[in-house]
Amino acid sequence: MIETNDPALWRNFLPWPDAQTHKHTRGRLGVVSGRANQTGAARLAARAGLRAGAGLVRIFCPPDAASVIAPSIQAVMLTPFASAESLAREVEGMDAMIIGPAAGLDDATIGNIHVLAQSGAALVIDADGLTIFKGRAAELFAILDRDDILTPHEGEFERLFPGYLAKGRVEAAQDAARRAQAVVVLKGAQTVIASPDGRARININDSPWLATAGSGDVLAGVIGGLLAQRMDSFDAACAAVWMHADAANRFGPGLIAEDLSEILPAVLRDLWSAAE
Ligand SMILES: NC(=O)C1=CN([C@@H]2O[C@H](COP(=O)(O)OP(=O)(O)OC[C@H]3O[C@@H](n4cnc5c(N)ncnc54)[C@H](OP(=O)(O)O)[C@@H]3O)[C@@H](O)[C@H]2O)[C@@H](O)CC1
Ligand SMILES: Nc1ncnc2c1ncn2[C@@H]1O[C@H](COP(=O)(O)OP(=O)(O)O)[C@@H](O)[C@H]1O
Repeated sequence: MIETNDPALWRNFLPWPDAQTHKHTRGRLGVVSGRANQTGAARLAARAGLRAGAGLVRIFCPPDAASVIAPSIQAVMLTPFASAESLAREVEGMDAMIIGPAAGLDDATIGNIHVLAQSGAALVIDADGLTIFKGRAAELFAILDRDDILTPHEGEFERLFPGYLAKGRVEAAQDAARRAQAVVVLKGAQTVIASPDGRARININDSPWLATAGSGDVLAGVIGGLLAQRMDSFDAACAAVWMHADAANRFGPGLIAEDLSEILPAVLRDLWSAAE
């Protein structure tokens, strides 16, 4: 029997600031951007991470993207990097890193994932960060830690775990988490969250209004924001999936990805009021 994802399971583990908190202790989140014409996804994720409570969020971008991103951010910070080696130096001290949303399907993304896996930050790997390992998934699984999180939609899932979906989404996600030795979030109507230790939950508040470009980038950001605050990876993934869907349900018709981060404060406020 699989557990239903419900706030009662993780509400009391959500991270809240107190009088001793400052932005660095609250949690540092980094997001790797794609090149100049592919920066929107990283910006969506970064804003969502900040809204989810990361104290400090920084986008790391290829040099050609800096002049595109800089005018469109305020609280989010920006650091250009020219190579995987320079990314390795720049991400020192980050608690969590997101890579994949519009990262680019090229060797640079593979090299960047390798250095992030060595960085000590908990990773959220999404989109191109998953697709690029099609046919070479073992290479990715070998560098993941158990607190890292993969967030595939079904297309991306099939690229990394070919044939698994034939068993059904729940068993497929559980097998995938065991194979990857990382948390797997299999997105879609009724998102399944599975941990390498065998825990699994199915989400039932998913919203069809989420079928809009960039909503997955926002989910990666919410997960990253909670991870940066050192929430357990499986609980962070469960909480983020539920909160993301709740935000979409509150907004309803006309929702675009940009709206989600703006609704998140209301979602958080209700969870905060209900926390024991
Ligand atoms: N604002 C921005 O900057 C944004 C940038 N973005 C970035 O753009 C890049 C490319 O993104 P993408 O969406 O085109 O690539 P991908 O998802 O691989 O689709 C390729 C094929 O997979 C299939 N497919 C099967 N199941 C599927 C499913 N459940 N959901 C979706 N697709 C599914 C489907 O095939 P079909 O079903 O049509 O045969 C589809 O044609 C990537 O870097 C991403 O991060 C986006 O995040 C949007 C906002
Ligand atoms: N029909 C649907 N019902 C519920 N949730 C959906 C539906 N379609 C998409 N979603 C959700 O929307 C998000 C889409 O993510 P993704 O496919 O990665 O989009 P993008 O790459 O454009 O950001 C996921 O959280 C997924 O669970």
